[in-house]
Amino acid sequence: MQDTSPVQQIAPAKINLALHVTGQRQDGYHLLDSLVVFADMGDRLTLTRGDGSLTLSGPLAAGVPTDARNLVVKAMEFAGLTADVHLEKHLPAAAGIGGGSSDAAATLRGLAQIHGTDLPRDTHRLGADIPVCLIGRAARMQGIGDIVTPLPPLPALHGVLINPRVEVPTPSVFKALTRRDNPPMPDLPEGPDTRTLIDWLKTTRNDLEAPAIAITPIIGTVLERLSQDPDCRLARMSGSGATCFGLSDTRDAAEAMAQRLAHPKWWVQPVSFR
Ligand SMILES: C[C@](O)(CO)[C@H](O)COP(=O)(O)OP(=O)(O)OC[C@H]1O[C@@H](n2ccc(N)nc2=O)[C@H](O)[C@@H]1O
Ligand SMILES: Nc1ncnc2c1ncn2[C@@H]1O[C@H](COP(=O)(O)OP(=O)(O)OP(=O)(O)O)[C@@H](O)[C@H]1O
Repeated sequence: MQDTSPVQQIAPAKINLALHVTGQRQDGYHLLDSLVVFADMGDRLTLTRGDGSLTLSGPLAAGVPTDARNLVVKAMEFAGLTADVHLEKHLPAAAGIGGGSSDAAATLRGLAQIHGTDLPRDTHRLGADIPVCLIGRAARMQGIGDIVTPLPPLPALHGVLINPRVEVPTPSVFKALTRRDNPPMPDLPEGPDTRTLIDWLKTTRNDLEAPAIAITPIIGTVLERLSQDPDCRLARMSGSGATCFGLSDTRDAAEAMAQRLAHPKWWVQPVSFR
């Protein structure tokens, strides 16, 4: 008998701990060098055999489309397979943490599981963040997002994510870059402890931070608030924004930081990374 039990997938938040823009291709896409990690929280997907219906729930479901614009639906089209999907939204969209891309990757994983197929190839054509989101753990992302190298597990890393609830369109941030030929990331330290990793991160950048702040100045305010917190070891923006992260020494420190930085209009989340 055919197995019809539902398949659960988590779509964790993606964080670019470092994001260097090192060039631009003829077709306009930018060359990247990025250290990507994933949080211990994200959206939740339940897939069952079906024709491709999509339903939504969760604290951040408002305003998310359920039609062909949704990356879950685009992922089904890309794979040429369907399932009925229920998506519980916990991540903000257009926020630099893969709110849509991680859902698409989770859909591809779930479809492969339900139909007993391999994952599709060339998934960067669905979105530059999809290949790394398919891996879902610490990796180096290069090329335009199509070259992904999984890394040995990183040391314990904790922090706070803050999104000021302003959507930032990725294309406008890339367009606002003033330099596109920046140096790549320095060599990653081998087997670092938490402190060594954070010290190394201080020598890296997010090249999209300045153009994002120019378009959405509140990102600057978020980074300032994070940097001023006594437990914050490094404050930086993820992806093309507007979500920023502040790294701490311990999970307890991350929880304390999240409490101090609570803001009625902001999404503030303590997390651990992997
Ligand atoms: C900024 C990052 O989040 C970093 O991880 C990603 O590079 C963006 O990933 P994404 O949202 O999946 O990006 P896509 O949906 O493929 O592209 C959105 C737009 O971002 C710009 N884009 C994206 C990726 C890239 N390497 N160069 C670009 O210039 C292009 O204008 C593109 O039209
Ligand atoms: N599954 C989804 N969840 C949230 N938003 C979605 C989803 N699918 C499509 N969208 C729509 O697409 C836009 C987000 O697309 P985008 O590719 O920027 O997603 P993202 O992965 O959250 O982005 P980012 O690159 O900023 O991390 C939003 O404006 C939203 O309305």
